[in-house]
This record gives sequence, structure tokens and C-alpha cells, in this order.
Amino acid sequence: MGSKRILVIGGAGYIGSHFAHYARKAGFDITVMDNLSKGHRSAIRGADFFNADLNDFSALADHFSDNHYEAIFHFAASCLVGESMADPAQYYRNNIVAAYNMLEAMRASHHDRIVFSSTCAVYGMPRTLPLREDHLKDPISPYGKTKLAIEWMLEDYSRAYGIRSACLRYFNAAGCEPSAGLGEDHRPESHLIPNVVRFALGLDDKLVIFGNDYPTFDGSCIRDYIHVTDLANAHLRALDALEDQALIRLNLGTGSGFSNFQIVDAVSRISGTDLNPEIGPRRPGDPAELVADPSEAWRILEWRPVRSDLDAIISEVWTWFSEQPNGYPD
Ligand SMILES: NC(=O)c1ccc[n+]([C@@H]2O[C@H](COP(=O)([O-])OP(=O)(O)OC[C@H]3O[C@@H](n4cnc5c(N)ncnc54)[C@H](O)[C@@H]3O)[C@@H](O)[C@H]2O)c1
Ligand SMILES: O=c1ccn([C@@H]2O[C@H](COP(=O)(O)OP(=O)(O)O[C@H]3O[C@H](CO)[C@@H](O)[C@H](O)[C@H]3O)[C@@H](O)[C@H]2O)c(=O)[nH]1
Repeated sequence: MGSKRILVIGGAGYIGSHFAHYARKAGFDITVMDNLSKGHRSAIRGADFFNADLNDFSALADHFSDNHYEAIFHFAASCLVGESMADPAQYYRNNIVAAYNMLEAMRASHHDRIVFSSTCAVYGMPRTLPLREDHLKDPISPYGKTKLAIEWMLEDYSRAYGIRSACLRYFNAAGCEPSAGLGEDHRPESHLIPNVVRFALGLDDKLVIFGNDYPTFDGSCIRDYIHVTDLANAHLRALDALEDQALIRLNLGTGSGFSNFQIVDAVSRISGTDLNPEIGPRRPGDPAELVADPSEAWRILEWRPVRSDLDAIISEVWTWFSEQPNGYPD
């Protein structure tokens, strides 16, 4: 039997490139679609590459009608909470309009399986912690609102047109695969762990922690860090689960949270450097604490995070930036 081909949209980006690498090792043939607005050509390994923008409907429709994929994995998005507060229009266009284009191209070409990158930002301010899938969805950032709107679109496309969908609500993606030449390279970088590591390595001269007056045990925000390879594994399990279930909505996290100051302390300890970040104002759109109840994913996907130990994550990110201080060459 020949291997199965899947389409990884946003596969030149951070999580998508790790997923494509993992899925290729698991025996899938991969086509990556990306407009390289945030991703890197050199993060795509051993895959066909289709350079296209999801906002170009005719390019999408032609591609979908000329190719058959077992499933679509949709990672592409604008995905920064703070940026979405300042520029919501970008988020409504590049997330909702783009997802609509993709779904219409799928529908016209009879593609019927999609795994979608959703987020814990769909919940908004937690009323109860850890967050379960049935928690109220009341997103507080345009980013979270666009992701929830796409979840609703997928629900309707499933009911009316039979497109089966898994919406995987990631908590904070972290870690990398330096041995495969894969890392996290956003420009500028906005995520906490790479920023702390870059500061410790002397690659950046400033580190700001946004807010020290949150109602948490040390005043900084708390997040649940899940390794990108654990995410990748859950995606392939979700594809399998779509055989039996037409609609899947699951949290992907570890169930444990670390505060921003704990991340700084862990990098200080591992690197042997005493890090003194500046304290800045709170970043708009940031809830104080986001921690998953991942038990539903554990049950339905028979999945457990196995790469998400914090010290291991920090060591990998350290290795990546030590070996490639300027990130990917393109
Ligand atoms: N990073 C996290 O912690 C996190 C957490 C929860 C959910 N997510 C979701 O996971 C997905 C991937 O996140 P990431 O951190 O890898 O982001 P990323 O920015 O590294 O990757 C996104 C990729 O999509 C591409 N892209 C964006 N708009 C496009 C368009 N219109 N057409 C074609 N390609 C386009 C970019 O060039 C990039 O390669 C996103 O949907 C994000 O919302 C991320
Ligand atoms: O230089 C920095 C960077 C971040 N932070 C703080 O660190 C925490 C984590 O921030 P970040 O790493 O930017 O992740 P989030 O804002 O939590 O967002 C990520 O995680 C979300 C799920 O929680 C996803 O939906 C988003 O796509 C993804 O960017 C927050 O309190 C930030 O304010 C700092 O204090 N200084």
C-alpha cells in the first residue's frame, strides 16, 4: 500500500514544521502550503512545497481540485494575542476569511477531514481552573474570538456538508527539535521561553516581564507549556479518531502551569546565569492563568505528553539558539 499524502497549511511555521517532520517520520507524504509571511522555506524538509496565500481563493481551489489529500492540517494563522488587540482587522481577515476560503475549496473538491489549530484563548478569563473543554467560551482577544468563530464554522460545515473536524486547543507550544535542525524563529520573537533563553545567551540585551501584579502566587502570569512534538503526536491520533467521531474538540496541555518568573528562574538555573529582567506593564489580552485539564485528550486520543518536561524544553531551546543564533538562514 502506498503512503498517504496530507496537506500541512502553515507547515513552514513553528508548530507546523515540527508536525510535518513528525508526520513524515510516521510514514505520511507531505505537501506544505505556506505564504512564508512568518514561516521559513528552510524549515520545510522532505516535503513538496506549494507557496500560496489562503486569501487567494482561486489558487486554493485549483490546488485542491488537482490534488487529493487524506486530510488537511490547518496551522496557518495570525496568532499573537497582543498584536490582535492592536490590529484586529488582520485577524478577522487572515484567520476567518482565510479559513472560509480553505473550507470552500475543501467542500468544492470533496476533501472531508481537517485538523485545526485552535487555542486555549477561546475560553477567555478562566472561571474555573484547570480549564475543561466544557468551560464557558468567552474570548477576550480578537485572536481568541477568530479561533472560536472558526470552531463554529467547522461545526456547521460538519453538520451540513459532512466535513469532519478536530479542533485542538493548544495551551503554550514550546520546545523544538534541534537535532533535526528545527527550532522556533519568529521575527520579532514574542514568546516567553525563546526570549528568556536569547537574553541568557546574550543574543538580546533586554528581557521584559509583562506584569508582576497578577493575582497569582508570585504576581506573574501562569501558562501550561506543551512540547511541539507532543502536539504533533496528538494531531496524528486526532486524525485516527476522526474515523469514529465527526467532531472532536480537545485541550492539549500538560495540566501543570509555570509562572513567568519560574521560567526566568529555570533558565537562570540551567544556564548558570543570574537573570534580571525588567518589569513592564501588563500586556493587553493576557489572562492571569491558563492551565489545561487534558484528561479528555488523554482518554479520547490515548495520548500523554512525553516531551514536555520544562528543563528539557529549555535545554533544547538553548541548544537551538546556541547553534543558530540568527535562526533559519531565510
Ligand atoms: N505558538 C503557540 O503557543 C500556539 C498556541 C495555541 C495555538 N496556536 C496555533 O497554532 C498555529 C501555529 O502557530 P505557530 O506558533 O506555529 O505560528 P507561526 O506564525 O510560526 O506559523 C504560522 C505559519 O502560517 C503561515 N501563514 C500565515 N498566514 C498565512 C496565509 N494567509 N496563507 C498561507 N500561510 C500563512 C506563516 O507564514 C507561518 O509559516 C496557529 O494557528 C496558532 O494560532 C499556537
Ligand atoms: O518577552 C516576553 C514574552 C512573554 N511574556 C509573558 O509570558 C506569558 C506567555 O506569553 P507568550 O509566550 O507570548 O504566550 P501567550 O501570549 O500565552 O500565547 C501563546 O499561547 C497561546 C495559548 O495560551 C496561543 O493561543 C498563542 O497563539 C501563543 O502565542 C504572558 O504572560 C506574556 O505576557 C513576557 O512577560 N515577556
